[in-house]
Order: sequence, then structure tokens, then C-alpha cells
Amino acid sequence: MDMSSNSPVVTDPISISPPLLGGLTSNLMSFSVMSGGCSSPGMSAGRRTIEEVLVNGLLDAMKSSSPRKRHNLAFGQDNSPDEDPAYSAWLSKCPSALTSFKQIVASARGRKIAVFLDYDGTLSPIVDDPDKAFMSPVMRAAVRNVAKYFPTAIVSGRSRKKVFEFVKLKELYYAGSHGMDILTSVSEHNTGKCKEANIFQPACEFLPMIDEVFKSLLEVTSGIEGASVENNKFCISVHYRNVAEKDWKVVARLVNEVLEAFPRLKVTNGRMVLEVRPVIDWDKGKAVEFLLQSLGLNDCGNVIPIYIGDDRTDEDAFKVLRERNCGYGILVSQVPKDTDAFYSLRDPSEVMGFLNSLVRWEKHSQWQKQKIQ
Ligand SMILES: O=P(O)(O)OC[C@H]1O[C@H](O[C@H]2O[C@H](CO)[C@@H](O)[C@H](O)[C@H]2O)[C@H](O)[C@@H](O)[C@@H]1O
Repeated sequence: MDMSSNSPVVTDPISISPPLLGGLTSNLMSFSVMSGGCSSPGMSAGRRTIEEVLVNGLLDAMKSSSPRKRHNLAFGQDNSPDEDPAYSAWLSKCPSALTSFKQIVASARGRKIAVFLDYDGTLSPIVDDPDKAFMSPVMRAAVRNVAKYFPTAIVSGRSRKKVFEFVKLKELYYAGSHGMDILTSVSEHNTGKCKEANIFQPACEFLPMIDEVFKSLLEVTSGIEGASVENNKFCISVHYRNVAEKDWKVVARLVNEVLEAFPRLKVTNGRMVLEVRPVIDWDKGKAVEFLLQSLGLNDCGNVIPIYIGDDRTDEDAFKVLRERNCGYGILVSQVPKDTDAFYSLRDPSEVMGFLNSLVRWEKHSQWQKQKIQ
């Protein structure tokens, strides 16, 4: 893929349908959002209907965005995934990467593994306050070890700067803002010096717009208890995890109203979060392809990429690996989900177990090679 000549920036917003609610509800495809101000008493009935459809579509997506663990009605407790027949059935389609570890590494034999890691919900547990999604020291040690043996990248919806502040490992590659801000420079382990720094930011021209929308979203949601807005540089997160469910529709309406004037931005949904981002042909999947190419890891015969993530946005990366028929997506989930991943892990502690197993396996392989020589 020639990234230099292939600009992901879509310059003609008219050709994008729908500009808002990108990928959320296909039945909304025929509606286009008119630019202009907020709802007003003088607004036509047709226009109000369109708005209502959009807001309800957004609300539906919000409700379905984070399936909760099944509730055991008999005991009033959450079922553990082990006891959940639906989860067990799903595991036959998307087996545990821990129990399938031998198959995974067997297919990697003779090839270099490249590791791609999402951050929230993968390396850190999901918590109510996005600013407190810290990574544990043992998880950091596991990622540091992985990076000693395999090229390793973090691919996050957070801004690159923020995710680096959480991870704090200079020896990794970082793709922030859902892959719209990629840094491919790595410090040498011993000297700490940066070898070569390359930054790829395909949505640069959207920065002023994102800043403007961030301020508007901050202002309009300030009266909603529990709502928070996070500036992720090339995208914005509107969090509703701490908002009472009765107020979710208000959040949907406000986001919709602000974005009416910005047809070149769209909304996708993650785990209790609405993510506002440019309508460009770029996502975590494209970021993984870009990283593989720019790091010289694009040869499927020699490299096997493994991508671990928990969110809908990670599906773009799983899909790329599946379509290339090269490498494995691993979905972190405690509930059955439709996914393009090949394998699954339940939670960040299993992710850590998997990363540690990779390191042990690689150490052992190296030791065996030395023994033979
Ligand atoms: O791609 P990721 O690294 O997974 O980032 C996706 C979003 O993650 C964060 O939000 C999520 O985690 C929070 C902390 O656990 C949680 O409070 C929130 O409900 C989750 O949606 C981050 O704050 C967002 O900006 C990212 O877009």
C-alpha cells in the first residue's frame, strides 16, 4: 500500500452519506443532515422528524454499545463467563487465546511476531473516570518484556500524548486518536536515544474544527450530571458512563445538534462513549497496515501480526488481519460479541497472561536455537 499517494482525507463532504452517525445505523443512510443551527420552534415538521430519527438512532447505539454481563436472576449476581452457556458456545467460535496458545505460536514458527495493543479495556481495566484508567506496574512490566522480543505498538482512541502518559514505555510505537496520529520512533534500550522519529497525521486539517467542536460539546454538556468530554486531539470522546440512563437521550440530542454544523465529522460509539471524528478513510485497521508497512513488517511470509483489543474500533484492525489472511485478532470480552477476531481473552489480566506466555515462548525458542548452534 503506497501511503504517500493515498490521502485518507475526504474533501467532498457531499459524497459522504451519512455525514453523521457514521456506521451506526444503516436505516439512517438515506437521511442527510442539513447544516445550520439547533432545533428551533420555527423548524419544519420534516426536519424535526429527521432529527428525531437521528437522535433515536444514536440513543439505540448508546444503549447497545456496552453489553453488560448476564445477570443471574436466581442468585441476583453476575454470572461468571464460565457458567454462561451463551459465552461457552461463543468460545467455540472465538476460542481463548490462552487455551489456543500452542496453535498460535505453532503458526508463528519461523516468522517474526508483531504485537499491536489497544489500551483501555485491554491493558487497563475499564473504570468510571477516564483520567484514572491506570495500567498496573505488572502489566507495564509485561508490555516492556514483550517489546524486548517483538516489535510492539499501542493503537488507542486516546490522544497519543495521553496514552503515552499512561503506558510510559519509550520502546513502543504509538498510534493515538484511533490511528490518526502515529509516531514510529523508538528509543534504544541502553541509551534512551531516539533512533528515528516519524509522525503520520492524516487528519491534520481537522485540528481547528476538532478544537471548536470540543469547546461547544464541553459547553452544551456542562449541565448534564456525569457527562464529560475528552479531547483526544484528532477526535473527541463524549462520555456517558456516569450519566443517568434517563439523560442519555439529552446527550444524544446535544451531540447531534452540535454536529449539525459539521458535516465533515461523524459519530461512532464505543464503550459508554460517543466518539466524534473526521469523516476520513482512516481507522485502526489502516493504522495497523501503515505501521506494518513503515516498520518493514509487511511481508506475511515473515511476519505474523497479533492485535489485541476490546472495542468496536478494534474490529477494523481485526478485519484487516482477517482479510490479509495474516495474523490474528484477539478480542477482549466477557460477553459473546460479533467479531472479526480469531481468538478471545476475557479481561486485561488474561491479556497479561497471554503476553507473558509469548515472552516465555520466545525466550525458550531462542534458547533452543542457541543450543543447536
Ligand atoms: O482505543 P482505546 O484505547 O480503547 O480508547 C477508547 C476510549 O477509551 C477510553 O474510554 C473508555 O475507558 C474509560 C476508562 O476505563 C471509561 O471510563 C470509558 O467509559 C470507556 O469508553 C477513553 O477515555 C476514550 O477517550 C477512548 O476513546
